[in-house]
Amino acid sequence: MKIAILGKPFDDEAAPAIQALLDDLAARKAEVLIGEAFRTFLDNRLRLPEGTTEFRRGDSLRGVQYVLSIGGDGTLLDTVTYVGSLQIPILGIHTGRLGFLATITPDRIAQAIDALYKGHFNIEERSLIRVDTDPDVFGSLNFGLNEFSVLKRDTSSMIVVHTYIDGEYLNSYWADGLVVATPTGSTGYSLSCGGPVMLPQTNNFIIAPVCPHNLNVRPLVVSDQSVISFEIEGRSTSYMLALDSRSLPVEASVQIAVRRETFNARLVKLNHVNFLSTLRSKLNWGLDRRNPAGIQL
Ligand SMILES: NC(=O)c1ccc[n+]([C@@H]2O[C@H](COP(=O)([O-])OP(=O)(O)OC[C@H]3O[C@@H](n4cnc5c(N)ncnc54)[C@H](O)[C@@H]3O)[C@@H](O)[C@H]2O)c1
Ligand SMILES: Nc1ncnc2c1ncn2[C@@H]1O[C@H](COP(=O)(O)OP(=O)(O)OP(=O)(O)O)[C@@H](O)[C@H]1O
Repeated sequence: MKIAILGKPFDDEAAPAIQALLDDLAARKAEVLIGEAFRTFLDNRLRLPEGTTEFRRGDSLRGVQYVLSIGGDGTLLDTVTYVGSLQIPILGIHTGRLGFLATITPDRIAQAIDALYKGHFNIEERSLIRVDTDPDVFGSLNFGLNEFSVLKRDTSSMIVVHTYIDGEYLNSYWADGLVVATPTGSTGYSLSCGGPVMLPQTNNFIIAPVCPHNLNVRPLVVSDQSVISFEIEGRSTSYMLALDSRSLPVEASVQIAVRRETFNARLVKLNHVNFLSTLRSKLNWGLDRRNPAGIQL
């Protein structure tokens, strides 16, 4: 089996579990490819499977059956950009802090790899958001798993985001910015803006203003079949556009439209974890002490 690994540096505590993973892959005679920066981190720290090769951004991952993402949610968001339209299933291993998207903890790695080899898992299709801009801003990496956002950049003044749905005028948001989130992103930035949590398969976007200076303005749920377009205005001439963890400055004259990407991200889902259990354990919904003992996080 051909397996690619992307990752962020991890601390000493996680090292034995990652070594056990690499040994397991070696014993199974997997063909292992490791992202350049992570390989540099691993070299001289851990023993790699014989014949391990390295890949860089832009190298094709065609033929790879699974991608392991080792780090936190930020690493998983980055991994999605490496996989792109190939839609290779991604298994998120969590050596970080929250791990909302990357759900496999180090003590469950061996079980997860065994499940991969036996086919004992489900694939969760997660929609992506795509942004098209004129002039071009994000190049070929113009899609994200969580959200697209427009944000003020270098003044304390608000910005005005004139927003249209399928060409029809929606509103002009006077705010610090505006977020358009996928169902996956509904538990990220959008949640901090008062947006609702959406289950992964709900085929919608959330349009959520960041600190709107109009108390009547609320986050709005829109079909992901719609095209949402924007014009930006404000005292500054320069703003920030962001897709997940990536952000770039733009001039106010930029034309922006977002829509659902034609391909999805595919996350490997093992039996013991699902979106609902993650809400209870990672967003602490399950910590209500009034719940009867025995109800599981
Ligand atoms: N005020 C905010 O809440 C705020 C501000 C900026 C970015 N973000 C989120 O951070 C994401 C980028 O992640 P990063 O790790 O590169 O940045 P980061 O280092 O700023 O960390 C953001 C935190 O959000 C968590 N997170 C990311 N995606 C999530 C999701 N879908 N559901 C629940 N939690 C999630 C991460 O685990 C991390 O703890 C963005 O896509 C955005 O959703 C949130
Ligand atoms: N050089 C480093 N050495 C040790 N740990 C690191 C280093 N760089 C990143 N990390 C840790 O790796 C983890 C994963 O980073 P990542 O950006 O993927 O996570 P995150 O988006 O903060 O999500 P989460 O909150 O789920 O960890 C983080 O906890 C971060 O502290």
